[in-house]
Amino acid sequence: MLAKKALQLCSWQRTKLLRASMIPVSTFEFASAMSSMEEPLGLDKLPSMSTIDRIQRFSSGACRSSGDELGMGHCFIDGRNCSSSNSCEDESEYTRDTFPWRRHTRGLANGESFMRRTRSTGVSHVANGSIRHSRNFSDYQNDAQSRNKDVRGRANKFLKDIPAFVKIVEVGPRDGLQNEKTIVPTDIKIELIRRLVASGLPVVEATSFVSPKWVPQLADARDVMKAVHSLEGSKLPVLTPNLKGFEAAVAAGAKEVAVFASASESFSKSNINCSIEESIARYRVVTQAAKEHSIPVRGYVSCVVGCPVEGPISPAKVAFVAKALHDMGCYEISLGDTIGVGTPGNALNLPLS
Ligand SMILES: CC(C)(COP(=O)([O-])OP(=O)([O-])OC[C@H]1O[C@@H](n2cnc3c(N)ncnc32)[C@H](O)[C@@H]1OP(=O)([O-])[O-])[C@@H](O)C(=O)NCCC(=O)NCCSC(=O)C[C@@](C)(O)CC(=O)[O-]
Repeated sequence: MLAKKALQLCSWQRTKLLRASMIPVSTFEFASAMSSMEEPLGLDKLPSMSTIDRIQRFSSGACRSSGDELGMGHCFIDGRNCSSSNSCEDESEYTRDTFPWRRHTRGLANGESFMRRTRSTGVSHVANGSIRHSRNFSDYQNDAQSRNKDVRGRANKFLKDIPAFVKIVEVGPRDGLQNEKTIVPTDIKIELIRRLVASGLPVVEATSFVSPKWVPQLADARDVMKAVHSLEGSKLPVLTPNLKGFEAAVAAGAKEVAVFASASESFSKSNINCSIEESIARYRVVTQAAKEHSIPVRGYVSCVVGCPVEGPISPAKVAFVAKALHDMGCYEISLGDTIGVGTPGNALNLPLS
């Protein structure tokens, strides 16, 4: 049953096209699943909207929130209704035509009205993907315009301090493959890592030294690491959930590790079978051992905006966990919008806290 739970959680990780990071804790990087009304950050610089559509079809990260303010509970992806666990089911009632706003992002970013009415259903679509039944059009417009103005005001203030660079941490061989129904053969994983390194990525997270009962997809962590640890050009950190994992990682040649906590109590229990406090105590042991081996440790905080079980997560909880990880010696904290509900609007409070 635990294994089932873990696998369920793994599927949440697919939502993570988007991630916020503090590097180090004082600097904030953020790229998130923006609602179209909140996309001031150069959408025009993306390759093309058709490319994005293609990516979204294969990732539950494409799920856009609907319903409540944070978008917890339900989201929609290309005609499929996704539950809070982000498992998407076919839902023929919703078709591609139902969500025309997705294809109008550019225009909307240029100040076009973001209200749209579908021909097929007669419901209005707010640009962030919420679906509400029609009421007075100008009411919506006024509400939305003042909300939009407020978000833009806060975003502009924040953008003045935006960092001059973005660090990419490629997590495909670990986060991507941990979800695969069919276990990818070890030599294919090794080749994937080789190619990612050859592509010039500065950091490629190679695998996880987690329990094979929880994540059988990565049961070959030792063999993978042994094969790639001496590749040059990229850092190759691995996830270590406890001292056992850390020791196995070091024995296999890992030169950097990552610990992963959560800002949501429920997520922590489901993902690593312990409370937030227990995980922090566990990671203290790992970071202490890492210090003794002069091994750098990254720290992850999951669910920094929302949790599928608990709903919205307060920035204070995120700050508490991030500070604990930083204090124990993590040189970098990654703030993960694990289920893909972040927008500039709801993420702005994170750097403040
Ligand atoms: C943390 C545990 C191990 C606790 O799992 P547990 O069952 O509570 O552990 P335990 O200490 O009771 O031990 C149970 C068994 O597991 C073994 N064991 C114990 N530790 C290890 C280890 N390191 N490597 C190999 N085996 C291990 C241990 O030896 C024992 O074996 P047995 O005696 O039954 O044969 C488990 O819950 C686990 O492995 N969880 C990891 C789940 C996971 O990988 N989830 C996805 C990670 S991605 C993520 O969290 C988010 C992130 C990072 O991507 C950021 C974001 O997107 O938000």
